[in-house]
Amino acid sequence: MPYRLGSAARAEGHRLHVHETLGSTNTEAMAQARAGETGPLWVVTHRQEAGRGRRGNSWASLPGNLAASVLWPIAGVAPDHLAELGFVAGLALIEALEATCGTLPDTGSGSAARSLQLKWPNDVLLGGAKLAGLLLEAETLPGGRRAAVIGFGVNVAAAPDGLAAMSLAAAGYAGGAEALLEHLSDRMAAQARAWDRGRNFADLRAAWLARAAGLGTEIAVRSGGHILRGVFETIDEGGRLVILAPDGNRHTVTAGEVHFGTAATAA
Ligand SMILES: O=C(O)CCCC[C@@H]1SC[C@@H]2NC(=O)N[C@@H]21
Repeated sequence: MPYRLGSAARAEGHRLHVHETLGSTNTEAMAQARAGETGPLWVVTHRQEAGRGRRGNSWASLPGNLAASVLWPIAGVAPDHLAELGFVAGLALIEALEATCGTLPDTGSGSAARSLQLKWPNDVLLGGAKLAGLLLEAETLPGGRRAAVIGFGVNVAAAPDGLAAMSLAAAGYAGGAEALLEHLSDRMAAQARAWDRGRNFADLRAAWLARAAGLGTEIAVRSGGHILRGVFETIDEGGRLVILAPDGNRHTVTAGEVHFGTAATAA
């Protein structure tokens, strides 16, 4: 089955470039922006050879997994609302996963849909293990125009060995990544419309919190060389993680890596 976009995305003017092999779909989408593209433009590859993750990590895209990026138009988005696009994308992805795999066997905590959760800032977990990661990158282009690219890496067919990772196939999904892209492009169009360039993050925040992993539990967050421990209270109106420390102080975290549980070392 070839990759294609969903009908709602196509109706809203989204376009798709499909490659056999690329280094990184995020890099290619940003290159398209530098060449004058404004988006929404989806870039997908069957084989990604130099996938990038957050915090400078590499991302292994095994055969059959989804490696896709979208160049998203951000004209009219105030710079302090840009990070919200990651939450738009996370919600779109979890909804797309539910639409694609709604019939997955129960993985232990109720329906498959319920065992899909969002991990701050924007990973997707399945049964508590990492199923997908998102990489949001923004750049000011020559001439002053800003561009944003969101990359989606989803373990559809296989998860890398040795990591606490999960694949859709291991959970019983027998389909391909193509169906997921169709749903994802449609859900991204719908969630972005609801977000309204940051004018309506409140609804999105509520929807995100309803699916948040570890809310109200002990976590450790590694951020800027520090480790913060406490209870994951909420995300604030800017999408920052709010943690209540044992001394009663509240901390907000803009970027970091979350580990769950009281024994979390965040090492
Ligand atoms: O969890 C993370 O660290 C984010 C991983 C993001 C990986 C995707 S795969 C498609 C896109 N292209 C990249 O080079 N990275 C993202």
